[in-house]
Amino acid sequence: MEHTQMWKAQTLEELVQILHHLFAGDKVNVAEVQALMDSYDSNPLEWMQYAKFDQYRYTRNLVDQGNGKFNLMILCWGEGHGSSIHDHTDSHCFMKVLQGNLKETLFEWPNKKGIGEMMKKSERVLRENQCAYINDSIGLHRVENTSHTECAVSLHLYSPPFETCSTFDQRTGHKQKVRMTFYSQFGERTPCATAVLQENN
Ligand SMILES: N[C@@H](CS(=O)O)C(=O)O
Ligand SMILES: [Fe+2]
Repeated sequence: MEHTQMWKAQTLEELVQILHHLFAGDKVNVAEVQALMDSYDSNPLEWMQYAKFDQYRYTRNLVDQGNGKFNLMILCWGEGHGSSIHDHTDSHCFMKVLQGNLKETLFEWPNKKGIGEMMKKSERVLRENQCAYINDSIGLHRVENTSHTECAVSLHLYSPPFETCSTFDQRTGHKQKVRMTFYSQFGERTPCATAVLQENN
């Protein structure tokens, strides 16, 4: 059995430092990373420099490139914003709510031919400071800020990092490959030339 040490991250900066340590080797201890991300008490003063919202859809804002081992990013969800049903390109995905609530709906992978309504497995509401985990063997998901009055902010870690994923049409199960880019990187808005090409899911 893997030894799981209990870490407590006092600040976002400390969280990033400990993450670098945990991802230094080749193996990822999922329980350990999840517990660490859980342990950080969200402090808006520490992450507001990365929290950039768009009027029309959720944004992805790069915080740290984890020495090539992971990408850590802050996602900003305006009222009613949500993602399509998508996979995570064979990576680990940790997702911690920093502000507000997010609804996560899990789906089964569509059958091979990808025809017909997709099967919903479960749904839950992730609350402030909660950290969830998903990978492709668990299934697909969609994340939504269902509030019409409050925005939401979440912290996502993907390891290894990836730039494309597949999205799925709920009614038909049809799959589409999409490129994902960053609305901002290290607190700076991504220049418009690349931002035009931006497609998150
Ligand atoms: N995996 C999605 C966000 S979420 O809906 O989990 C992304 O990286 O854009
Ligand atoms: Fe996701």
